[in-house]
Amino acid sequence: MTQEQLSLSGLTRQFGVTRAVDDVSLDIPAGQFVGVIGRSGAGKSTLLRLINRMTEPTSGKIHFGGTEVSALRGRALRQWRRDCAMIFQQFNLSDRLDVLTNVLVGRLAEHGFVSSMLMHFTDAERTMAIEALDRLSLVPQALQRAGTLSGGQQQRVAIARALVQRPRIMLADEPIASLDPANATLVMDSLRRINREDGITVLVNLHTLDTARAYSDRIIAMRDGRVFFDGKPRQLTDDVVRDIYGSDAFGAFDHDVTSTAPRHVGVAAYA
Ligand SMILES: Nc1ncnc2c1ncn2[C@@H]1O[C@H](COP(=O)(O)OP(=O)(O)OP(=O)(O)O)[C@@H](O)[C@H]1O
Repeated sequence: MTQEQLSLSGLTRQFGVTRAVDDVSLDIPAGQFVGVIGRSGAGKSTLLRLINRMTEPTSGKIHFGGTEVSALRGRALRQWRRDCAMIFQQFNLSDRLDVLTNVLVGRLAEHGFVSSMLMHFTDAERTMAIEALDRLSLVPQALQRAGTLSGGQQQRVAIARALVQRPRIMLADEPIASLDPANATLVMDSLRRINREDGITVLVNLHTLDTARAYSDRIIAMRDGRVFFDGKPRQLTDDVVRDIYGSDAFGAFDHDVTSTAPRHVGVAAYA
């Protein structure tokens, strides 16, 4: 095992009789860009939430390098959550705070209770936040209220906030599902650039197959909580796609939002 490999072994999460994630075993090397696809309810969100320990596994283990993540408690668990930045579909920004402060919120986990309450940040942290905004081309908006930005800009603020956490893994749960095509492309390009430049492992849940194909080193398709396909985008044949999405196939291609993503001819035939 390489030092920073993420490994899931027999990972299972049951809700009542539903096995949302069912005996999933995966090795994800450091720096990989992984697209997770599958129809609604396949277990994609639960898988990401298990990895950052927002959801507890019913059974199975998670390792990162030499650490058993699934056994972490207390301070070590909080550190792990810092190591795994999470990006959500709905951005989760404070609309009334300015963009810079929203980014600085990514540093709060490093602060004690009082300095968190007072939102006191050091000059070094402000510099870090401006640098993160610069990477997302958002410096001109730094002092604007987050709520006044477009959805795509807000999602890039959320990525900047994740960056200042200095994460080792980025988990993105449907990050472009609410965005128009141009903004979706900017957000996916940003995730990809950070992945390449910083070597941060990225796992991103996507509804749109062509986006997954265009950006991912590896695609994992889930079906009924299990890994149904695991391979390179070019290995994802039309027959596999049909099996993944079943009668939901139309839904998978309805809202392909990344305008620059090359359309796959076979898949376009379904749409
Ligand atoms: N907290 C919960 N309590 C009960 N059942 C849950 C809970 N979270 C998820 N489930 C169930 O687990 C299964 C997998 O859900 P999950 O949200 O992980 O799927 P998904 O692939 O992310 O779907 P979507 O694309 O619609 O978000 C579903 O049947 C869902 O209803």
